[in-house]
Amino acid sequence: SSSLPPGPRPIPFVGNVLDMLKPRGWATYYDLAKQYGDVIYLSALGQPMIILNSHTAAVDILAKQSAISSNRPEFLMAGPIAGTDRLAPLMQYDHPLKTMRRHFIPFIGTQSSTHLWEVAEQLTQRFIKRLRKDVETSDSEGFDPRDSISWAASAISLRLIYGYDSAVEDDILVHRTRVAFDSFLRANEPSWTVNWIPPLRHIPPWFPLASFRKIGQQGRKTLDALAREPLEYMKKRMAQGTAPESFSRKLFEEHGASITTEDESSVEWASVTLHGGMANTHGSIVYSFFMAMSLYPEIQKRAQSELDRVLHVERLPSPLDRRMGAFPYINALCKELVRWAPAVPSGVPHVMTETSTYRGWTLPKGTYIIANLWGINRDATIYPNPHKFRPERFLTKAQGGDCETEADIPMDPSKATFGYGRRRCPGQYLAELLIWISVAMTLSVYNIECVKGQEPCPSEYENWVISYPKAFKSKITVRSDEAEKLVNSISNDEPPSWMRSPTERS
Ligand code: HEM
Repeated sequence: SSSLPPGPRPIPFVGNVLDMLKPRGWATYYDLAKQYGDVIYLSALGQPMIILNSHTAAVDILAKQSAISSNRPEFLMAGPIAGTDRLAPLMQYDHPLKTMRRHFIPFIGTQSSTHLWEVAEQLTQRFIKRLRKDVETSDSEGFDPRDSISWAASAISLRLIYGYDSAVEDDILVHRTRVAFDSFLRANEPSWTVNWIPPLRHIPPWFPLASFRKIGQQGRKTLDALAREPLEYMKKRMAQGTAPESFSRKLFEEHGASITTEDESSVEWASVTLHGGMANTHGSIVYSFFMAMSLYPEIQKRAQSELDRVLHVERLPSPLDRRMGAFPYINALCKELVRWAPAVPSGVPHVMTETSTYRGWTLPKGTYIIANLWGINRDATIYPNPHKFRPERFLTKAQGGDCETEADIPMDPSKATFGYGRRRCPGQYLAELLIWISVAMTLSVYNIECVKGQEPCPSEYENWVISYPKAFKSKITVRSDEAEKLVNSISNDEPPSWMRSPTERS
């Protein structure tokens, strides 16, 4: 109908399903926006979808109309079949989700949580040390840093959420996190035929299109195990009186000894939600950071000279340096990373629970609302030359950047990258802390270069909800003898005081 937002002409029956399923949907939407404007209507097999390609439209619909735009679409494969709808990002905006989000806030929802600092700092140091081993064993062909990055992301998260101390090599829970994550991503691809043709759900297992059943069941099993096992570990230590502080211990304590099975299940899913949310996004953005540094050597140099001026390669940077504002260029680099490589490029879809209107168009009830976070971050009216990685766009001329005055500094990209409205990411402050410490520590001791002839391509990302650069290798070297000394001085086994259980502390 003419009152719907503009969009490409649907192909009869299949609608725009073909556009939807193209790789890197976010880039497709970005191109469509040039043709049709910032609010685009698509339909896939009769399912209406609206894509928002500007910050203004996303705020207007997802924040200002959040009373009716905060639910999630239900996909058969991700939900009833693979069971990922027990995690917060896929839950409906009802009482259980609101309770979960309330639990998250005191733990990760403030900027001043210094207990997070210590863990972030110590485990990032271990990441730096683990990378040293990769450097040692790699040849002139370089190596793919993804394993070490995934290790760090999981290890930080397992510690904060469960008080679990991951082994540097072959840790079973780190391994389980990766396997469960892979099947989560797979189950959450919208392109499963069963999502679009629901009666397929009932076909027998031997039928050619029935592979979704096996894959979904396998996914459910790995997710259940990941939800259960680290919590069992925490409970056992709690019973022994040796559980270090953690998110899950805190929730258990709040419930007290008379915790019901229902409450226990909600602790289990709140915990694994945070674990998954943290482990996967942090891994993505740090991997993108390695890519950006190998593609932009002059930016890397500038960041390193800022670090050296203050630290003189005598110590590693710490969250306190961040608090003190010691490194404006590193801050700008982190902002640019959050803009250039948003880990959840097409956001998590919302759905309209009532029919509404916007700029005179109808937004029908049941329409999926997709905020193209990647596209909003590449809005050339806010960020000129948007595909270029350029921290200088967030600095004034006096700081060696592009802007005449502070007032000219463009919108902080975290406003888009962490989503909109009532479902906005509750992990933003923790995420920003982890990004900063990883960036600052890595650059203070390592040089990152491309492997000649194998330069990573910044537009090549896996087409998943949480997206990763396609696998690439980097040539990573220790910057100097002083840097080498710093890396060698990192201890692998000393737990931070915060991690010691009350009995161990006394
Ligand atoms: C760079 C890192 C991260 C990025 C880019 C990111 C991005 C996002 C986005 C776009 C959403 C969906 C918002 C919406 O629906 O409009 C989201 C939801 C969520 N994120 Fe993050 N996130 C990051 C890190 C984290 C961390 C570290 C945690 C946990 C410690 C976390 C936990 C969550 C949770 C629980 C939700 C679901 C909220 C809900 O559906 O109500 N995220 N995130």
